[in-house]
Amino acid sequence: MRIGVIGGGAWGTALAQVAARGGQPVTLWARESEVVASINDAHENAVFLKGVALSDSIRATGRLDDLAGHDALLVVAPAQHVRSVLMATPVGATPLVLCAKGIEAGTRMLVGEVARAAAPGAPIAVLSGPTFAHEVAAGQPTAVTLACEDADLRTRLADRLASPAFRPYASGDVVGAEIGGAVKNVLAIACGVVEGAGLGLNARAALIARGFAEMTRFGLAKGARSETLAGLSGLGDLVLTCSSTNSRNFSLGVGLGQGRAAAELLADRRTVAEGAHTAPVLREAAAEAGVDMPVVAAVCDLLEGADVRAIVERLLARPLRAEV
Ligand SMILES: NC(=O)C1=CN([C@@H]2O[C@H](COP(=O)(O)OP(=O)(O)OC[C@H]3O[C@@H](n4cnc5c(N)ncnc54)[C@H](O)[C@@H]3O)[C@@H](O)[C@H]2O)C=CC1
Ligand SMILES: O=C(CO)COP(=O)(O)O
Repeated sequence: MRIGVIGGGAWGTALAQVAARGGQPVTLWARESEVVASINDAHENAVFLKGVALSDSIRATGRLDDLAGHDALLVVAPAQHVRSVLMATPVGATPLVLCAKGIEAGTRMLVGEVARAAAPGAPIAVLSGPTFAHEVAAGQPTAVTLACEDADLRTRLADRLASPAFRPYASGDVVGAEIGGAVKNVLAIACGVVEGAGLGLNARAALIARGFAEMTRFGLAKGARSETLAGLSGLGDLVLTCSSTNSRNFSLGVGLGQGRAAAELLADRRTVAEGAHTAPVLREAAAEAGVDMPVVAAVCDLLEGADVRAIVERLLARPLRAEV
């Protein structure tokens, strides 16, 4: 199965490395010419994944047309750019493995819905889970959810990408896998705020648990299965991203918790903190679905410049209620 990768950020590069194990050829499309040059000339992505020696069998290109004729395409552009990139890619009936985590602003569509609209002939799979790109690229043990409604395609993709250190767990719940990844980024910002504001480890654990309750309410309302939300792509990724400054979302939250403005924290960065884009559209989607998501609403307010103490007081003043 010849693999192409759309997106030369940290995660696209790490996944290209996964797909290239054993010397299998992989084509990676990157938007930045310096990324293409760095990968082809020095076998390193010095812009987005510095310090990792990449396989010689990864060939980078700046032309989306070079992705024609592959057997599967891993879609690893940031969620807000998936539509425009897929519209410009010769996808046809090539299976798409969606690896971005987010919800499209304006349309409130999950990435899977965006992909179906932009590439109507392509079968869809979702790869998601607790996966810091640096660790995956370094070959450290990692497990992911690989969700696809077509069991045969799911098995072929899992067999192609699996190695002892990279274990895909099969699922038929595409929506569930997507929702976990999209929502956890927003919750990771909230946990970062707790860290930045010095509110303590009890508060962070409470936020992870109550945030997971929000993820579950929203996911069930959108047709996800609770087992998926409690699995690698939901709870697993939530725990990872809510506990480390290796997470861009958590780090953004730390800055907000220290009283810095979102605009200042997001200015000039080349890497993506998906939660900042997902939060406002998730708040809209939750309202549309009639789902209460107070932590998500708090993150939106903080991104819009609300005072941290006032937001914490508001959350703590909510009426006492049953846990379930
Ligand atoms: N970095 C990680 O550890 C992981 C990232 N992800 C997800 O993968 C997706 C991509 O993230 P990363 O690879 O980390 O990106 P990154 O933060 O390393 O790099 C930014 C990426 O955004 C792209 N970009 C910027 N403007 C663009 C535009 N107008 N059109 C198309 N692309 C544009 C850049 O070319 C670059 O590939 C995100 O949805 C992220 O949540 C998922 C799992 C792990
Ligand atoms: O999705 C990720 C880990 O699974 C990466 O998290 P950040 O985007 O917050 O760095």
